[in-house]
Amino acid sequence: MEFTFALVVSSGICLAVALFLITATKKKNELGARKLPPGPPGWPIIGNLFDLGVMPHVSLASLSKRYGPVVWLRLGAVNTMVLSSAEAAMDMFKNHDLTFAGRNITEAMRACSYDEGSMALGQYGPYWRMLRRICTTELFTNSKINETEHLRMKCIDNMIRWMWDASLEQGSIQLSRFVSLMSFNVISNVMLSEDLVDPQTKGGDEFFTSISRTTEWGGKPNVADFFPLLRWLDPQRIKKNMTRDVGHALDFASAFIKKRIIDRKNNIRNTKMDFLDVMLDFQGNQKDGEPADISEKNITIMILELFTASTDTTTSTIEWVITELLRNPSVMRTLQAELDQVVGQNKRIEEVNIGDLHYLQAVVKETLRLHPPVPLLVPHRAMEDVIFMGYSVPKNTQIFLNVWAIGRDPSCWDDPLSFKPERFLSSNIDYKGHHFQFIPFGAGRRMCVGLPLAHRMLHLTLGSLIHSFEWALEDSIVPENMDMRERLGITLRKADPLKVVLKLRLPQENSDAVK
Ligand code: HEM
Repeated sequence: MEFTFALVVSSGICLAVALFLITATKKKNELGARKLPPGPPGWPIIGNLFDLGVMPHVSLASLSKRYGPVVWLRLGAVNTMVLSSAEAAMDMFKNHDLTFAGRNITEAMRACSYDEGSMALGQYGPYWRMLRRICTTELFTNSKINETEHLRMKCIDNMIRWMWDASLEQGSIQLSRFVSLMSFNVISNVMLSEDLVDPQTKGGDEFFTSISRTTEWGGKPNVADFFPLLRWLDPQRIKKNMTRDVGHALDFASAFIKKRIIDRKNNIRNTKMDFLDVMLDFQGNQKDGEPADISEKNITIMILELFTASTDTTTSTIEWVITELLRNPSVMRTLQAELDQVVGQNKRIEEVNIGDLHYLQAVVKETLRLHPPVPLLVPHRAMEDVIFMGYSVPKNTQIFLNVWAIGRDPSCWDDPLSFKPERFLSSNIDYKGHHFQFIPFGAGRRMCVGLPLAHRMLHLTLGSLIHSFEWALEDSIVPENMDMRERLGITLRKADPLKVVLKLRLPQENSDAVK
């Protein structure tokens, strides 16, 4: 009896091992037998680095016209796959989302071990899942976001007042400066219950500047990322500068955390829990590698991360919306008419109005289609060898998904280069990650976690700006010759910052903020 049992168990084990070996060999053969995606030939050592050009999203879009929607590049030592069609995006997110959920970490992001506490750069695993869960269950739920509407309104009112004061003083103003201060304050209110910056005082200005600098360094192409042997040399001094600026920003944010910890010990608490309270109270379940809590340093990194992830993206989108509206005066008029009708001429827009502002929603979508702030998404990484669309893709391949190219693809969009918000009025396409021809926030597991907040901020800010002001360009500029060049750093910004001349649109009740 015992012998029979042993025989059955050992045969079972042998069968399982044999099956495993057969499957593993088959997979290996499949991977070995199939080829890499097509791509331009590379130079020795540097590979295809020159193919990236100054505007990688544009150069890669041209390469995809020549080689197809899946292109293979060797960037120094980094294998890279570029996807440039809605079908390729769908395959990636529907069939390989987990495999491609890794991140490629750049040298700049290793400064001060930033990457180890970061969610955007964190590798897929228990720590990342925990951060993501806190964000989706504690910070970016509809009810939590509703609770902070008054903070967004306050920050937007301040912005409108600052803009008006500055335009009375200077004539024309640089829009992006005011929008980035506003979005910085929205995040500081949600996270730390404080305004950190205003155009006059120095207070949080150094923090704001350090964070802006970190995004500059983070967006610079760095040869050390392509040649690991050069890492210790840091030839462009990017990591050195990044270490200085991230270090400064971390010190600043850390002072808030220390003060809050002392206040809580002395039983001084906010009436409403902000994000810092949530992080300090958080207790992990310690299952599957999840830690018991989040260290003080990692809370600080998370705070910096939400500032960086939101400020530039929101500012870039709003600057491009206003740019497109100034180039397309009839769209501006239709939008103003919608706001007058839905919100009322003498009333302030509130978030409850957003659902009824269909044309405003279409304008935002059309802008994100043509000017996605993160045109190649945050680069993903294949966590294992995989067969993708018939090609063999080795583990650790970096993935660029060119959402900029997909947004301009004539096989997805009629007259793709024209700004026509109307195209979204008669369609149900949105940016929630299900329509792969339009994914400015990404899709799948690594999709933008701040989307629900970004949606509110974009519509409330734009609605308020357009309802409050009449907009014009500086005297020397006409819509036809506006400079539409782009500049790619961490986000895709307008190369020549937009300057505008303002007039109050509704000088009476609606100008509460301006008084
Ligand atoms: C116009 C506004 C915004 C746009 C277009 C945008 C877009 C994106 C994109 C494309 C990604 C990468 C997705 C991927 O790699 O597949 C991303 C990631 C992320 N975004 Fe946003 N974002 C915006 C606003 C915000 C805001 C307001 C926040 C938070 C306050 C935020 C927080 C994040 C974070 C933390 C990640 C990393 C997610 C992860 O790796 O798990 N974003 N965003």
